[in-house]
Amino acid sequence: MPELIANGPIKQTNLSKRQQKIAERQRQMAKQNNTNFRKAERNFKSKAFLPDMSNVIHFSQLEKNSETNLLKIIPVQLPVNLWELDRDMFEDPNCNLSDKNNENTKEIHKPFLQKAYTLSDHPVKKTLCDWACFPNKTNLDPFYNMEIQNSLFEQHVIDSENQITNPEYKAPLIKSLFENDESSFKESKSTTTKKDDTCTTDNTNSGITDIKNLETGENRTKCQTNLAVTQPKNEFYLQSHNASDLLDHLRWTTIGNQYNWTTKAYDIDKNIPVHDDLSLLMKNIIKCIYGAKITNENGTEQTVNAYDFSKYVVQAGVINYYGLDSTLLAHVDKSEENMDAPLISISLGCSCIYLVGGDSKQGNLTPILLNSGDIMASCGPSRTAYHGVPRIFDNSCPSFLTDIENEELDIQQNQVNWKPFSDYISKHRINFNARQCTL
Ligand SMILES: O=C(O)CCC(=O)C(=O)O
Ligand SMILES: [Fe+2]
Repeated sequence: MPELIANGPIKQTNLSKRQQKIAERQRQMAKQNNTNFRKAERNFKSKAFLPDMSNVIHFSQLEKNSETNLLKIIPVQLPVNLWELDRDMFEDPNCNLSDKNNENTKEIHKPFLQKAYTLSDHPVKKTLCDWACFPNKTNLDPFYNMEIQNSLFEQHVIDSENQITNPEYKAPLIKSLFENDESSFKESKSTTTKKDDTCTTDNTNSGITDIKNLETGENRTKCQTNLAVTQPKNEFYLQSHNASDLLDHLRWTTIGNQYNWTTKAYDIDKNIPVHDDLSLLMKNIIKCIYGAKITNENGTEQTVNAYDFSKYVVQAGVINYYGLDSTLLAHVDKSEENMDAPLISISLGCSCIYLVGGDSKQGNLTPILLNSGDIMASCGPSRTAYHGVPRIFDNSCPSFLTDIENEELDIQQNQVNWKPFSDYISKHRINFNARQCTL
């Protein structure tokens, strides 16, 4: 057998054209599997051993960083404080807040999205309900008739509540487009043998997450030629299921201008209005980072983001739903005509490792621990950098999101039963991001 990681093209004249093609493909795959990015992904993904966390950047707890890491962290001066722009959403980290019963005070250390009093408009709820309804597309659309009135999560809650009050209740089924269509499964079975595991975003759900992951970059191109991406590759998708079962397979929802993962472009005729509250939240963040500065070692100031907030509009976005085994492989978000507007991305629920590199998968990488409430603004070179999410950590969701002791209180004060949200978010990470597409 030829050495597959060899650099030069494989010259084996005794191989047929087809064999040569296969060998070349294997060589490319081996090369791709050997990039710095892949090595780091393997390190963080592994559950067989504890990943090496020594070079992980901890923004929330600076004391957890090594000396070397601390040198990499440069404070950015923001012209405006977020909590001054949106007091409903953000808490001033310097102020002590009363707890729910007003008996004692507790300090809220992190400024973002932690206002447990307003669960009814908490982003966890918005990303699972309000912003995630039809006609916004999800990864399940190629397989199911998703024209349902509620979001999948809302339907799951309705069904669960009905099942408690009425044991006879039968949750409605969401129709599989491939039901009784054995032929498509057989066909797709043959294509899965070609499946390249570099395409998989989720070890537990082969089939659907590939599409999302094929967003940009080499993996996507390679997979598109090898896989029938809209064919179900798993018998599960041949059957209709209720919302609770499908929820386990929900990986993303696109918002605003709908992104077409096959053409790698936005479908210009599928513009769904972006919710005002989402736009306002993102606009405030853009406002707050306009004119953000760092101070260089020699004392000079340097502006790190000069994108004029008055030009900013949220035109598209993705809500990603990660289970504890989900991963998102290295990619670059480069389908937007406007690459100058910062890409804003907000994390909720379980923590993750976010890997960010440069303009190739071989460059230096920075692993960052992202926690619930963290906001990432990708501007300048980081806007076009490779990035991915190789690991979600169990037991890492902040307790205020999962604490259901005050369930009764939640229902009274917020007209929302937080228990289903708490069950979901304790085992998932949600990331939602916003993009300006046009100049
Ligand atoms: O989950 C994240 O933090 C990143 C998501 C992402 O890169 C994307 O949706 O393009
Ligand atoms: Fe991305």
